[in-house]
Amino acid sequence: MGASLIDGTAAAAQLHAELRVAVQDLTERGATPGLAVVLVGKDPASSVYVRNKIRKSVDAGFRSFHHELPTSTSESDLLSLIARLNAAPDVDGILVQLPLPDHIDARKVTAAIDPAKDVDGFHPVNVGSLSLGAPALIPCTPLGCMLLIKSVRKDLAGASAVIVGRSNIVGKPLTQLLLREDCTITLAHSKTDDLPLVCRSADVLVAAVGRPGLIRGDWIKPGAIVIDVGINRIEREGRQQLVGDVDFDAAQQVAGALTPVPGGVGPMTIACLLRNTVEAACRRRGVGSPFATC
Ligand SMILES: Nc1nc(=O)c2c([nH]1)NC[C@@H]1CN(c3ccc(C(=O)N[C@@H](CCC(=O)O)C(=O)O)cc3)C=[N+]21
Ligand SMILES: [Mg+2]
Repeated sequence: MGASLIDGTAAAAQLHAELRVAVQDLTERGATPGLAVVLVGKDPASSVYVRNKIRKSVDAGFRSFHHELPTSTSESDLLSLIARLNAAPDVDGILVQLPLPDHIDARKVTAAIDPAKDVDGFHPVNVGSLSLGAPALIPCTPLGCMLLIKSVRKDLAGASAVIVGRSNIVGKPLTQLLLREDCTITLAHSKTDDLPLVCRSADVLVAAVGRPGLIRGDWIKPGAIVIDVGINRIEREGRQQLVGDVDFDAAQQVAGALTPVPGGVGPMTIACLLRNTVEAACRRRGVGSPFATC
């Protein structure tokens, strides 16, 4: 036995190809979708992510607007930039890279983005709409997770899903998405009693905590779908390495299907950002979306 690998890089490439067609279609209508990416400060990981997002968006034919601001930028200056982007007709999506410097209130900034342009899906209106089952822009990482899960199992009705990690960015929205698929969901976290036992009940297990190797092989139900959202930079044998929250080698012996890190959820997060930008552009311009809801 051995788990089949869920190839996020391949799935993202497939989605990028579909996006390229959708963007070309919009361009022929004179409505090229535009994505504004805002980066405050010089966090090296953030700079790499932002550069990737911009490169991918340009590759797919988007209009890309890049705003790199110094760490010293005041909250009010950032808020006025957002007001300008909200008003800009050729900007369909706005992404403010997190984390923001300590002197800026991320919640205030998120709430200032026009919900129709909130391609991260972090605005309270989108969060609320998602939980009501109303049309919403859906956070990119959970959306990417869902697309990867659906790539190996179409019908999730009745399945037991366990999500480890209760963040606003991953755990909570993913709960809503899995509920919509008629899963029975357990949202586990650092205070959960007997986490291994809870995890062993999962047909779909999602790890989103940021602790390298937390999920052991014997925490996994044989045949389960395991989605690893963790991105941990560790040093192993004197070398920098990127690992997830799942003990990959052990999990591979037990799981039915498993995402790797890197090359799993990460690439899908970026592809879903662009998917959301197309979605936002279609809605703002009254054009039908090329994508099914999820
Ligand atoms: N407003 C906002 N929206 C975000 O969506 C957002 C954010 N802020 N801040 C940071 C996190 C993190 N994030 C990732 C995106 C892609 C990869 C990715 O492509 N990872 C590659 C590896 C890249 C590497 O080597 O570091 C992979 O897993 O294969 C990872 C992480 C988006 N985030
Ligand atoms: Mg990954």
